[in-house]
Amino acid sequence: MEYAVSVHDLVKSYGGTRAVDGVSFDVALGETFGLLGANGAGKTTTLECLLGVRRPDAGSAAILGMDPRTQRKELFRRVGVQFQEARYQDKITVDELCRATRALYREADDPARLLARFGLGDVRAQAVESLSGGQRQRLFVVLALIPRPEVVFLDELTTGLDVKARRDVWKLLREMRQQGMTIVLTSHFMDEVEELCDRVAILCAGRIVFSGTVPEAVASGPFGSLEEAYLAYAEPADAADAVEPATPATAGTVATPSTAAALGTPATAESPEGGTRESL
Ligand SMILES: Nc1ncnc2c1ncn2[C@@H]1O[C@H](COP(=O)(O)OP(=O)(O)OP(=O)(O)O)[C@@H](O)[C@H]1O
Repeated sequence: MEYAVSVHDLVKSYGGTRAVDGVSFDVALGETFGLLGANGAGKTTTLECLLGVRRPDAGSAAILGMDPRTQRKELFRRVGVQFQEARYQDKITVDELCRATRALYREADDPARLLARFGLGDVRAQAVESLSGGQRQRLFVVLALIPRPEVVFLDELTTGLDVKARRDVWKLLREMRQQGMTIVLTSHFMDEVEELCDRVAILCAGRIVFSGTVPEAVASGPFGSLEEAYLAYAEPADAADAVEPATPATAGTVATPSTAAALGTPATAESPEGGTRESL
């Protein structure tokens, strides 16, 4: 089976902090996949290693069967990326940023069409820095979609958005999924994850402690909701009163929260690369 994304035994340390500690997962074509975990669990580092902007210490990653480090050019024609901290020039306008992004690709989508679809047609001449948080997030989705990607990576896309703006973004993501796009997202909002994700992986201290569907996560223990399941897996130290989930017989893959708590962040040799992130 060809996967949109395959990650195997990925390891990445920053000095003495093992941010990603043997992470493996696959994402099927057309799937919406959520990478979940508390602050510092290793989500962004995993995505960055996967996308080839950070060099992993060990392990491998492939997107659409391509190596993100050696087939970078070909890969970024087919992949869209939105990071938490998108960088752009001071004073640049929405139109200018879209045109500059479009110029990087041979077969790009029409930015004006995308801006209109995302309700940004009226702010094209405005400076990006003058946009509201919701407008800016939608612009970042537009930028990620300009290359007409087959796979799109969205890192905490709806953080900071009001309820209406979040719902608008969800609607757009559902449309993208219906068109067959593979979506890999990180999020701290479990309602969003329930709404959007076909499957999730929960990271704790750099390791995957659960992977499966949302119903499988809820059914993996005495949980009334995804949020309860998530907290037991992702915040095991705070879930002293929570009951450990049972290993599901047929679905989902679980490392118990108590195991995850014991994993900690073992010290490792300093990574030669440290904290340097390469640009895309
Ligand atoms: N450039 C860096 N230099 C040193 N340590 C880093 C760097 N980036 C991340 N870390 C550390 O690596 C660990 C994982 O961080 P990462 O940003 O991948 O987590 P995250 O799950 O994306 O968190 P958040 O939800 O807060 O974005 C944390 O302990 C973090 O402090």
